[in-house]
Amino acid sequence: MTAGHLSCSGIAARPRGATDEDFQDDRRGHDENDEDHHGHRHGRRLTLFLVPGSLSPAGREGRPSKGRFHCPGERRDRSFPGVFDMGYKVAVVGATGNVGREMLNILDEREFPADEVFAIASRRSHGREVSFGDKTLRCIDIEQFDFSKCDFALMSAGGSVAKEWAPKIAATGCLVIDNSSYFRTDPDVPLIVPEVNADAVDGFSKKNIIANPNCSTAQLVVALKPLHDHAGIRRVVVSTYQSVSGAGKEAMDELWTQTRGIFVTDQPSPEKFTKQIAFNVIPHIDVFMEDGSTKEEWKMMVETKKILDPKIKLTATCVRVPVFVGHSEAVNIEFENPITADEARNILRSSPGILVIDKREDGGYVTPVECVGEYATYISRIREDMTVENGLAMWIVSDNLRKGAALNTVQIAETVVNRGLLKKAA
Ligand SMILES: NC(=O)C1=CN([C@@H]2O[C@H](COP(=O)(O)OP(=O)(O)OC[C@H]3O[C@@H](n4cnc5c(N)ncnc54)[C@H](OP(=O)(O)O)[C@@H]3O)[C@@H](O)[C@H]2O)C=CC1
Ligand SMILES: N[C@@H](CC(=O)OP(=O)(O)O)C(=O)O
Repeated sequence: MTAGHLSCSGIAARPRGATDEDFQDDRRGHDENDEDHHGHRHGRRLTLFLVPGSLSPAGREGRPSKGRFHCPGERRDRSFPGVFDMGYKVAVVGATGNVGREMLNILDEREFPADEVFAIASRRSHGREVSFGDKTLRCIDIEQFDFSKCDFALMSAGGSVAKEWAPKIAATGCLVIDNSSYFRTDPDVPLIVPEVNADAVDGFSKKNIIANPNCSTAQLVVALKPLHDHAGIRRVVVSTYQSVSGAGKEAMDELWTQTRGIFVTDQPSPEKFTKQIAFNVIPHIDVFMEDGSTKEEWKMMVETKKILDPKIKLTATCVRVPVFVGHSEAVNIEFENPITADEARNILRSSPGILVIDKREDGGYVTPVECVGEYATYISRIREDMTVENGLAMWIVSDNLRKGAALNTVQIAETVVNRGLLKKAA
């Protein structure tokens, strides 16, 4: 078994100490028919608030999941027959990778209105099989594929592939939604987290490209947005605890191999990471910048400004930890105006894409293994930070391959469809 297998089969368990009542507590104050946030009613009311306008009622519940955050067995409720009959053609570029495989899973789970899905990768993977729901797709070499027959290209093949291929694909009329950092700061390319700045999607027509943010940025801005709307954020200090899945499938294999090797006293030999990752932490993600920060830290700052508000000051320390899937963040926020922990908790509970699990007792918070395979951004440990005026501290966790990357990308495509912004390919 390789570590790569783990990304699809993570354990999703309820945090210790969290009960059915806790989840119902999290819903308190909501009308189940709340139209703004699409609360969806079912047996145990374990409801996620996803993006207004998201297509799939199943998606609004969060992923139909073996995990106990969601009611098992609920899957489809085709309340939008018109939309589901539309039949878009979708190419997933990087379909053999960590993010690409999750994109295929999420397109299937959310019943994205696609009548054809193509798995695209490099020449190395031509003919290789990947799963798409209960079907199998054969990968096609990017060089051999005609993108003009597609409506969407969901790309997660890295910056150099995006640099070369995104403009070529976009020129065929196929809308590119790219996961790499290459286009994120381009003023002619919208950078979208649908819960936060869905309206900015309208600007994609300049280049026919939309950028998906860094995974650590995505989960952070989902949490910051409703608090910023309420009290105005002045400054954010964030320390991340990022899983190895963010660095690709080979990085997951490296953690697995090193962990196993250490038990038989093999000397760890770092390849993907600069130092031993098993039983260690590494304060270095992406390349170093001139000022001593890393590019991951810089991306969190510039992307938060572009998505949410250029006036927000943000400083980050990004750390790789020996976790397979799930990024965590310890966040301190300074506001313009007063806001209490209770107010923040209530605001976050009623905000799209967020689940608050915040019992002030042993285990009454979320850890990365519990969010694997889930759609939500989880928030715990909400408390006042007395060292500054109007300060809060909190803990934010999500499945980075899902919310930060694959789910966000599919939600962007859904937003484009819902707004009628796309002409279908012939
Ligand atoms: N926005 C976000 O939150 C995140 C974004 N990312 C971005 O997504 C990219 C992919 O990440 P991840 O899935 O973890 O990486 P992986 O290493 O797991 O997968 C890389 C994928 O890219 C494909 N690929 C590589 N070179 C080419 C090429 N020349 N032409 C076509 N396809 C190619 C690979 O195909 P093959 O198997 O054939 O080599 C594989 O499918 C990252 O580089 C990063 O830019 C990643 C994580 C989170
Ligand atoms: N940087 C993330 C993955 C990612 O989003 O990368 P990029 O910003 O280069 O697309 C991680 O390593 O965990």
